[in-house]
Amino acid sequence: MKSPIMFPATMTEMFTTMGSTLASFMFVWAIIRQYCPYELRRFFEKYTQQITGYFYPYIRISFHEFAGDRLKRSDAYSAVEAYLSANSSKSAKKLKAEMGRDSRKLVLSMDEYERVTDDFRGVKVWWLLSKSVSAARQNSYYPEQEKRFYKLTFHKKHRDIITEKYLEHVVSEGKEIRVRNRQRKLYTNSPGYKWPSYKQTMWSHIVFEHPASFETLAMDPEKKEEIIEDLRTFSKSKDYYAKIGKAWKRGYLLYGPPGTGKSTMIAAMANLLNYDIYDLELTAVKDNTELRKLLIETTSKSIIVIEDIDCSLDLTGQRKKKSEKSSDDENDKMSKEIAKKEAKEENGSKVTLSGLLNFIDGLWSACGGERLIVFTTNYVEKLDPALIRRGRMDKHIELSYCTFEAFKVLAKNYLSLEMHPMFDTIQTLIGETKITPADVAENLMPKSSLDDAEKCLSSLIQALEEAKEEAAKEEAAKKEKAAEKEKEAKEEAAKKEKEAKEEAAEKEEAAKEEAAKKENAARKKAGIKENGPTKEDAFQSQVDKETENVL
Ligand SMILES: Nc1ncnc2c1ncn2[C@@H]1O[C@H](COP(=O)(O)OP(=O)(O)OP(=O)(O)O)[C@@H](O)[C@H]1O
Ligand SMILES: [Mg+2]
Repeated sequence: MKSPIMFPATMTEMFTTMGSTLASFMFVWAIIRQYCPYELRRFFEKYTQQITGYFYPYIRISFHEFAGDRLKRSDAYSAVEAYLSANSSKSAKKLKAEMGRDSRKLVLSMDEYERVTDDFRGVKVWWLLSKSVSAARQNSYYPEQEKRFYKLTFHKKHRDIITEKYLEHVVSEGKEIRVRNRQRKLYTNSPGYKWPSYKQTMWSHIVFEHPASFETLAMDPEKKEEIIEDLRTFSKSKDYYAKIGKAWKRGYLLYGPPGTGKSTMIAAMANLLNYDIYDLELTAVKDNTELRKLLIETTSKSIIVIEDIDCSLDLTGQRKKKSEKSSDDENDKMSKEIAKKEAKEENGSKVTLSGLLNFIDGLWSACGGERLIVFTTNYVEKLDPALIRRGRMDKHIELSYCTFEAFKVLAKNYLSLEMHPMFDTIQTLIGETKITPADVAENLMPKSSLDDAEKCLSSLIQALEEAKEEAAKEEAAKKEKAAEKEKEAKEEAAKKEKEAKEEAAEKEEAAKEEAAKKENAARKKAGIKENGPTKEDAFQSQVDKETENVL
């Protein structure tokens, strides 16, 4: 019979034994973990995973920040990050704030080990941001590395829709968000320095921060709307361009007098479409090959700008060398030769018209895609027709002097005015004068904190009146000059007419004399034949003979 006191003793013993067995097992497991070869452990883990896979109905996809040995961040990871920061960070409870890679704004995204859900066409998926820590390598200088990755989990019955549709949606939307959030750049080709490195790009850049927009651009609303529509359509027409077999690019020619908003419009275009700007300084490009290299290095979603194209190149194919011409006048052989040599060198080392035509419309122009090429000029008539034909410069936009509609935009921008009694006077004056939007803008801008709208408008009216007066004076001077010229021309014509008349009269006189002489001679001849020489003739021939003898 078992004593009742025995039970607790046995229990105690049992627990003690169990405790020590467990401790021994843990100890042994720790030893095994430490000394068991990695391969063996991996083998067990693999099969455990396979077995659980039969019962676990979910699929997981990882997106690692750095795939393989590459130092570059994986594009897929960046796209997922951008997608989640915009879509799911609202639902995440643990967020982290970081400075955007290229921007100055704080970007919120889910923190590590945070899990968020997303819904796609009624299918629920889970995203988790996790990290794995790789141990520092032996004898390595590098500390242990953290490798972050996103893990997407979804039910296996949704495999098709997730792998085919959802992932495509995440990547394309993520890329778009990245483009939207990125800090745009203003590039220029820098001729000054050349690094020996093969990675050296031919463009240098700064952050593009021009605040111009189409709302603040003063021009006729209809024309503005048409341009905006044209640009938007272009940016969405990837498939269309592919369908019609054309490179996805569009050329714009902006022309008009100085200060009418050509450069401002380029900035507005970049801001509207979220494009970078490549401001190409043609005079700094060595030759056509360099021009091509520059083109290749531009990225898509960009505007390539060549400002004042008429000044960059003589687009008839030859360069102007006026200074050399003046030395020609001096008839100095040496300087002439030097000038010739220089001209030759310059022609040989710089971009030609055909190089430029190929740049815009040649085979290489298709690389990259989604690009606008914009030329600006003050003198459109100076340009070679081949350069601005449709296909190269598809849309020609004239930016001209300020109209009343354009003035209203500026008044709204600068003075926050939509209507004012002084507008009527301005409307009449603007219709009668040529004033650039730049001048209007300058007058509308308050010069001190005490300046109010009225003061600015009166300053504009004054400027308009002055411009009108100036124009009237110019017109009068022109007319005077024209009248003078006309008078001179008339005088010249009268003089010529008089001279011509005199000449004709002289000719007539000479002809008459000649005719009389001939008649006389003929008569004389006829007289001799009929009557023999007359007394006078005999006397005259006697005198002639005597004179001959004396001589
Ligand atoms: N249409 C406009 N709308 C708003 N602002 C304008 C407009 N035109 C000119 N301005 C103002 O005038 C200034 C000069 O304009 P901008 O540099 O765009 O002229 P431009 O046509 O490029 O002249 P240029 O031919 O000399 O290069 C800008 O700072 C801008 O503020
Ligand atoms: Mg300009």
